[in-house]
Parts: sequence; C-alpha cells; structure tokens
Amino acid sequence: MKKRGGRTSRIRRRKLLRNPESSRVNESYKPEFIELKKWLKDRKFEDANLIPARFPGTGRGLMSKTSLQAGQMIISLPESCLLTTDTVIRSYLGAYIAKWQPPPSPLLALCAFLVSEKHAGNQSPWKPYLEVLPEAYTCPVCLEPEVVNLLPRPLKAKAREQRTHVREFFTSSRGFFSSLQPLFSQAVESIFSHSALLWAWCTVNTRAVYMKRPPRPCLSAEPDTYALAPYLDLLNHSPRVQVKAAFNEETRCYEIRTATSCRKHEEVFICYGPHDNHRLLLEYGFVPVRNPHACVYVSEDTLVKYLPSTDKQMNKKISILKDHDFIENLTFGWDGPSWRLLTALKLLCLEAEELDSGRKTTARSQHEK
Ligand SMILES: C[S@@+](CC[C@H](N)C(=O)[O-])C[C@H]1O[C@@H](n2cnc3c(N)ncnc32)[C@H](O)[C@@H]1O
Repeated sequence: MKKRGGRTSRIRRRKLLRNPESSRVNESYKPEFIELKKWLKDRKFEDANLIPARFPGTGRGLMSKTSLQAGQMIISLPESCLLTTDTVIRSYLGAYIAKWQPPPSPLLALCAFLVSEKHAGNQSPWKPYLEVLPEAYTCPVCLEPEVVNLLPRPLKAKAREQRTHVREFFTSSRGFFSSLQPLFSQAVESIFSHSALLWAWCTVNTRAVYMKRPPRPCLSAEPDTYALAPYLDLLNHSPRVQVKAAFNEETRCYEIRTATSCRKHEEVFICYGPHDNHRLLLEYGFVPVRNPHACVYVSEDTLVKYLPSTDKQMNKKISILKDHDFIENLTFGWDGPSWRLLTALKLLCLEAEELDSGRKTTARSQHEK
C-alpha cells in the first residue's frame, strides 16, 4: 500500500485548504452536459451565471461563473424546458390517461412518462435531460432493509412507511400500466417494474420544483404541483441561503433570485425549505453539515423510560397525548426542547389530581397553536 502523509501530500493538502477553488471540478466539458446545453439552447435557454461542477461534500451541483449579488436572478428557465403534467397530457400518454378510470394522479402521470421516456432511450426527445439524472437514489426507500434497520427509531418507522407507500403506489398503478400495452412491443410489466417506478418516484420527489397547475378532469383531484426543471435541478440545498423561486406568469419562465450573495467560482445553493435532517434524509436522501434546523426526535418509549415507573396514570396520560396528536414529532433542537415536547412533558409530569385540568390545558394549547 502507498504510504500517505508524506511531504508532497502535506503540501498538496495545504494548497487545497488555502485555495478551495482547486477542489471543485468543472464538469461542463462532459458530453452529457454539452448535450444538455444544446437541448436547452434549442428551447431558448442560455445560461450566463452557472457551470455544472463537482464539489467536496455536496457532490454534483452548479458553480457561479461570476460573483452574484443579493437580489440577482440566478436562473430563468423557459416553460418549454419544464416537464409537467401538461407535457404528459400532450404526449402519446394523453389519450390513455384520459381513458383510464379512476383518473390517474398527477404524480402517476409524471412517473409513467419518465419511465416510458427512459425506456425509449435514443428515441426520446428528453434524452439529454434523462442522461444527467441519477441512475440511483439514496433516499431510505431505496436502502436495503438491513441498512434502514440501523437508522434511529423514529426515522426507521418513517422510512418503512415510505417503503410501504411506494409499494402501494406501484400495486395500485399496475392496471393503468397494463392499459399502456398497445404503445409498447415489450411486455409492460418489464418496463413499468417496481424498480423503474421507484426510480421515477425518487426523481420527482427529490428534484421537482413547486408549480401549481389547475385541476384537470383527466387527472385525479390530488394537488398537481410538480415540475421537473432540467439544469435548474442541479442546484443543491443549503439551509443558510435564501432564495425567491416561482413561475413568472409574465415571462413564462421559472425564475430563481438569490437573496444571498455568492462569490465567483463558489457553489450556488438554493434552500429546499427549513427542513430538519430527518426530513432531508427521507425526502432527498442526504444530510447537510451544520443544519440549524437539525433536531433529535424523542420517541414514546424514551419519554416513558425516563419518567417515574410508579406513575399509575402513565397509560392514561399517553392516551391523552395520542388523542391530541402529541406523541409524534417531539423534538430537541439547538435551542432546547420544542414547544410540543415541553407540552407533552408537562402533561406527563402532572399529579393525578392535576390531570383533568392538564387535559384541558393540552386541548387549549393545541387550539391556540
Ligand atoms: C435537486 S437535486 C440537486 C442536484 C444533484 N446533486 C445532482 O447531482 O443531480 C437534489 C439532490 O442533490 C443532493 N443534494 C442536494 N443538496 C445537497 C447537500 N447540501 N449535500 C449533499 N447532497 C445534496 C441530494 O442527493 C438531493 O436528493
């Protein structure tokens, strides 16, 4: 094995610390990004501010070409580049969606389109976008059960719920997939497999931006809020930046303005929301360093374990908390226990005679919240 820590590697490490720019790798020369840029240019998008790059810690993302000032537009992606349910309904899938009863959900329409276009390979007009999408995801729903088993208990429970949810999504969508058979020479079961749907579900879940579409009779009444935004979806999350992001009805572009300045050749971040680490791992498959919203979840077992075992009212107190939806999402953040955790603890510590009025307090606090 090669000896590490010699003089040369020390000098290299020191240089890297002094000049973190050298640790970012420009990826714009890669064939997949050259193709994507051409594809975007054909749809009237040319980028002046950003370059695809790989960063230590956050992986693939976008780097600023020039310094960006607070309030500046960082990206403005025309509607023609967006993949929404409009795209799907206008496509060859539209007639099948219109025929299917009960109407498929917006999410199912998008997932079916992604799977079908990926299957089309070179024939797909979305190929340059599909080529830069991850092949696999790191959300707990994609992890082996033995790995999920190693997660903290409340997260483990949510990860299992998520797995069941996607399994049910797959099972309940099979009829719709069968109806698409006339479009394919291969058996639809081998195209719209569980793993293909899981990939599409994770693609939408981890990458789509929020864009509300009006309800349409050919789709179910579930909110239609997803838009896949090629290139823009290379922006990673930082809890420390602020951005304004929305579809602009006048310019017909999805626009992101930064409220946080960014130096030239730094990674440009957006904020996916004030999410704690559980939520980021569950929904996006990663945990950021130094998250100000990070917190520790306190489970029912932990609560009971550290309270007096002689309390005869414990079961009653727990059922009051359950009735008022106060047994989950009890957390400790950087600033100490959350309001929910304090309220639950107050109730659990009540003396028997105080319990009745405590029940009223919980109901009142919940009402006031
Ligand atoms: C919208 S995509 C961003 C681009 C993505 N990094 C890529 O290479 O395609 C969201 C995904 O990026 C990754 N990601 C976003 N922010 C991150 C961060 N701060 N640290 C590590 N991974 C991050 C996660 O895998 C997440 O699911």
